[in-house]
Amino acid sequence: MAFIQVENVTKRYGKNYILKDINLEVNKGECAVIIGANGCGKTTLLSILAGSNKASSGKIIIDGVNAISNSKSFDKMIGYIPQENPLLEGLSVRDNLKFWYVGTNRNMEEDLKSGAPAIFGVTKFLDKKVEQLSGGMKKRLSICAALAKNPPILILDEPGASLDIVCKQEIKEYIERYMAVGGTVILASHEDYEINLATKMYLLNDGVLKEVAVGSHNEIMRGLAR
Ligand SMILES: Nc1ncnc2c1ncn2[C@@H]1O[C@H](COP(=O)(O)OP(=O)(O)OP(=O)(O)O)[C@@H](O)[C@H]1O
Repeated sequence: MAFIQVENVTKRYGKNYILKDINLEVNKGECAVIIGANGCGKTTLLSILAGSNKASSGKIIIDGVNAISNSKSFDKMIGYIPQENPLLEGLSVRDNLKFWYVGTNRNMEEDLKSGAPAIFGVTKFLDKKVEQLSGGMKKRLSICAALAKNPPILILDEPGASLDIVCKQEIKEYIERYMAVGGTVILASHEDYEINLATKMYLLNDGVLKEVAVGSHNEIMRGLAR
């Protein structure tokens, strides 16, 4: 069995099926990239895989445990970086980090010296309030928040959207290093530089997920646009 095994996941709002019998397998050290047109259901799928949205039916088995019936698995195993930042806007960066480090076995002060907050440059604005940060700074902090518990799986929803090239590159390099030490990644993206991280690729179209060849995304998306 794969490290992450998704079986027949569906999602419907009323009679409207957004996701139909989704099957997906991802192993340690792999990066599964999900491509598809705007509105095809990528965010819905990732939020379900991260445990922040409920499937209508199906199984999500993570390291042998069905996370849908053991929701603590999602918390323990997954760092989720949604499109909209999950930060507490009125609090400082330091207090936001403290919030995310509570209950983890990580030492925040150590990470401020050499962990993700140091790597992503978040330590330069620890005393600023989140509401005073730029979009890029908030994204960096959101990533550090998701990484606070040192999760074995990262789920990222278009992480580089609207960021500058330096920040995009930093995120890409971090993901590469994370995969190299066995981290597992599921990523939705429209951007080549992120899609190129894929070790496997899936197309979501009309609620149906299909595995496609790595590197075939431009051709596929041109086909969908016709
Ligand atoms: N709470 C909801 N109630 C009803 N429909 C919803 C709800 N959330 C999402 N949808 C619908 O589900 C579909 C998929 O939306 P989703 O945000 O998952 O797409 P996406 O592929 O991530 O889009 P994009 O690439 O633009 O980010 C859309 O038609 C959307 O209107």
